[in-house]
Amino acid sequence: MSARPHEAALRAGLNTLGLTLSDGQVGHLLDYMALIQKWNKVYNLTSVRDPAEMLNLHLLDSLAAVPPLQRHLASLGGAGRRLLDVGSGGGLPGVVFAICCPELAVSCVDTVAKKAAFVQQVAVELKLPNLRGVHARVENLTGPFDVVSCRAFASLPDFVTWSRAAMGEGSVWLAMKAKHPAEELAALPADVAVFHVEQLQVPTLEVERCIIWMKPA
Ligand SMILES: C[S@@+](CC[C@H](N)C(=O)[O-])C[C@H]1O[C@@H](n2cnc3c(N)ncnc32)[C@H](O)[C@@H]1O
Repeated sequence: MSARPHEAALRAGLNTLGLTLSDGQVGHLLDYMALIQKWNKVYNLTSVRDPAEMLNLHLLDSLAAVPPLQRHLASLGGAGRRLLDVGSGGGLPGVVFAICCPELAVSCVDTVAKKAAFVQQVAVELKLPNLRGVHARVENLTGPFDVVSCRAFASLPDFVTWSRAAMGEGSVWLAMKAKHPAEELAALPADVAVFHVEQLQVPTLEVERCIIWMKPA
């Protein structure tokens, strides 16, 4: 069978990340990228239009957070874990997490109805029973979710304050940031503890990326 467009670049990126996915999961990632491209004009999901850029800036960038997420989930043990992706937009990184972690129930919340509807449509078209799009303000959601994630969403203090009601015992926040956010870290509420700042290496991108792991103190 011949490879699909961008499949070789995606597989090379996965290899660099040390991420082993089934052919079905690789296919889902490519299908997801195709759906973003197909619906971008209607849903205004991202300003990135070029497929190669989309692969690097969105897909591989989100995939870089998957091994750390998988390690965290493994440390929790047990099944039935839940993740809330806040301000998910077109589903980044939530949809990528749902594809790569089929045992994880992923809810992608966004205030914009058409973005939440798009994620819901991805769940139906890719037959992902562990994914759903939620149209709401995160401030109005309650949990508990085991992991509350965000990427390109808000400052760290706003993120943890607005999503506080989604947290439960043992829950953690996973905030993807471009570079070390020193000022935002200093402005965190006193009852939030940063327990790990994890550097990420995104294949093909010469940029700084990190995950700020936090929990209620
Ligand atoms: C810059 S986009 C980032 C989208 C996606 N996470 C990504 O990395 O491409 C931020 C998103 O947050 C959503 N948003 C803003 N305030 C929100 C809130 N209070 N609750 C839920 N979503 C919100 C916006 O509608 C927008 O889609």
